[in-house]
Amino acid sequence: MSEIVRRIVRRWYHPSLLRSSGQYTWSPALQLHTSGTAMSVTQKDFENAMNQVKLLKKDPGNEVKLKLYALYKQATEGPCNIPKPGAFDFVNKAKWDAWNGLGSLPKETARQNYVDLVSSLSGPSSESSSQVKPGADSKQEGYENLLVTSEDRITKILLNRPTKKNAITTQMYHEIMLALKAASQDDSVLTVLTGSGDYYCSGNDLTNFTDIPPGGVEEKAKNSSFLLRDFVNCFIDFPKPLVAVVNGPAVGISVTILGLFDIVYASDRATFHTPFSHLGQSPEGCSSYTFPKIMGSSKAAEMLIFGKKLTAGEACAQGLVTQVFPDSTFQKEVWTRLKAYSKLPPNAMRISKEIIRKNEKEKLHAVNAEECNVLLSRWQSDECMNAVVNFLSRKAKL
Ligand SMILES: CCCCC/C=C/C(=O)SCCNC(=O)CCNC(=O)[C@H](O)C(C)(C)COP(=O)(O)OP(=O)(O)OC[C@H]1O[C@@H](n2cnc3c(N)ncnc32)[C@H](O)[C@@H]1OP(=O)(O)O
Repeated sequence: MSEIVRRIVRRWYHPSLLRSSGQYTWSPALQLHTSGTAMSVTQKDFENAMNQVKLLKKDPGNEVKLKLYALYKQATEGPCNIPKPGAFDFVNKAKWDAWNGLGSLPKETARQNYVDLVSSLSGPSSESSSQVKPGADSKQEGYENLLVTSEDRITKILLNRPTKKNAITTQMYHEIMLALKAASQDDSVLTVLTGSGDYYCSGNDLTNFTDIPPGGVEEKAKNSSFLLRDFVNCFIDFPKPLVAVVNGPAVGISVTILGLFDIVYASDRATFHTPFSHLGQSPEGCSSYTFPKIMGSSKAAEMLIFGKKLTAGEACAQGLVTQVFPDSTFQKEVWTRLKAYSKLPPNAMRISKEIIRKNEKEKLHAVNAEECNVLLSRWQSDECMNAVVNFLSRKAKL
């Protein structure tokens, strides 16, 4: 977050502004009692979470405050429904961006995400811990754009960059690898990857391509190729059952690695898009091997060569997705199911996964290495550079 936004949010947090009761004023606790819109079973949790926010000992930081604000508005009022403030109305613009960034995220999901976020902020030593239900999330520190929590023997890795549709930055690749390594060694039995906000993930952050090292584009491409190889290897080698909870649209690498997961649950809002040719790139995440195997070569070609976007239903029919759930009950149904699975004997699950995957591992590593090698030259091609420039100059979107 830029210094200007930091200053803005600091000012915006000043108590005198809270009293000014403008439309954008940050005051979730006050608004709770007047809104009355969140009536589902999670209303109580939602109220508790808002109380916990008031009791936080440590300032959670401006970025988190913006996320809390946006989730609160989305949970109580739905998608952003107010005009975009002018460019110089910095305070309201920052808040509008955060809220608007949640897109059409359903109220129920926003409520759930709000509760999750607050719960992750309220460590066991916080004053509010007495209000946290037993077994509530314990947050793992050290991640900037992930929220990693453990509860009910499930480690959840939440991509937490909703205003950028959870696009994966270079730092996030490293953070995800670290989180997977930690999850492989902790006492959880299942690991879940999911997204915050209205998207699951919009794939590789295209601004990664703008950070060119002294060795130029070639060095950049080499570094990216190594990074990608290591990243995908972590998924190939992950020893515990790995579940993707695809809460919204998925793009690029977030789709291709799904072939390396054990279960993929999707909201009916989710879509699956691998526009590699549009981007002058080529498949990764072992999808050049797993997709034809999962769905047959012609369906795989439609996705990987022609960039056909699949609905959740189509992805399920083609075997990429395990089951689709209505968005309104997605979180509830999926987490109930996963909690039940997490009670199964962990060693049996681990060994079953090992025996299912074992014969493929060597092949997957070879495919991964080859895909990264092909991308090494793709990333230096004019086709790829033009596609990135077009996106960055806002000439092209998917
Ligand atoms: C080193 C490893 C390399 C691995 C190789 C991986 C390959 C891939 O993953 S290829 C796929 C790359 N992804 C894309 O091409 C998606 C690009 N994004 C879009 O086309 C659109 O943003 C969208 C369709 C995903 C969403 O459109 P919309 O709902 O209209 O929302 P906005 O475009 O306004 O997005 C909000 C905000 O987020 C930024 N953003 C979204 N996706 C990305 C991204 N992939 N990279 C960088 N930034 C992204 C977008 O720019 C907006 O930012 P602001 O303008 O600052 O608000």
